Amino acid sequence: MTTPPSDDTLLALPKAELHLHIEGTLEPDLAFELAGRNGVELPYASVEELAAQYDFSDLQSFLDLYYATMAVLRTEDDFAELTRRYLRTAAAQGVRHAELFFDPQAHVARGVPIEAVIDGIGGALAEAERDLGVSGGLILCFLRDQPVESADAVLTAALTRPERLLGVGLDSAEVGYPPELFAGVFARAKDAGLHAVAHAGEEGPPSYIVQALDLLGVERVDHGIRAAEDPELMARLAADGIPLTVCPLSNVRLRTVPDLSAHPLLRLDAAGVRVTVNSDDPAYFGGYVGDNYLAIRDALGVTAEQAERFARTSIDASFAPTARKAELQAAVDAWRS
Ligand SMILES: Nc1ncnc2[nH]cnc12
Ligand SMILES: [Zn+2]
Repeated sequence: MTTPPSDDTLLALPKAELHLHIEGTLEPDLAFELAGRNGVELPYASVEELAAQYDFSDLQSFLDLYYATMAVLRTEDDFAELTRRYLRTAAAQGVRHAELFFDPQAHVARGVPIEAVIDGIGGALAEAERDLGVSGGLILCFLRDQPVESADAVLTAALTRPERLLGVGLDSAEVGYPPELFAGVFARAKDAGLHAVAHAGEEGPPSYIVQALDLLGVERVDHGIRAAEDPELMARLAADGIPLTVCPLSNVRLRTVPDLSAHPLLRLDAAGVRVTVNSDDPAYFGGYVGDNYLAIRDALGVTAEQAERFARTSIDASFAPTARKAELQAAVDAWRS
């Protein structure tokens, strides 16, 4: 019997976060602060009343609150402050590289210029690189429940600010919005030199994972946990080395798994699938990435060796330059000894 790794050991483990919606890091206290500053009315009387809404029945029930609350984000400074706070917390939990999803269509629809969104988040990333030693970039997510023309328009706008843009992704309500709808806009993003990822197999069927691979050409699958229902698909993911960005606490809160002890993470890992551990929307789901590592240790008995493998995979599966990946793997070597 090996002793379980301590909290400090897991939090200190150098890791990359590859599945994090920056809007999902909006904690209730900052939401109220920004609402006051920007004259936006939240339909809740207090921080406590807002936090009391965080009891979700499925993905859509979460998304309704997520989009409503992000309405407080209006200025470049708001996005910078949000990102600064996330990166500080993440750094304290061992994150050394972070690839941040953002949902520009939701902000542009409220009249926020995409430049304010990208420059705010990008500015905070540049600061974190300098002050915290955390590298990173942005992944523009298309909202799959919005028309594809809107995705096309936001890609065109974002390509005027390509500096910190690593890639494109696909998120929001999954069932009924298969990846195939977005093949054209993904092809255009890849032609522009961007990486591609997509949420698939969170609530949607394993066939959406297959579509994301075959029709969007994704390099990583976000969530992807429903691959565990399909042995042939697991074998394909393992053979092709396709990483999954798994978010254990999110899956419990959105009821895609009944509880953490039933989570397929270790079944996927045992089938040879490259899994990484991430937080998704930590302000809403009860924990940042380090908290996810602690939770899978407690519920699934994840060992130090397994945690190290997940962290190494997160670094290797990131879109960081090769030299940066080597630096981060060396940091894991140092953690180990
Ligand atoms: N878990 C999730 N799934 C799909 N879209 C999202 N947007 C923010 N979080 C999401
Ligand atoms: Zn997500």
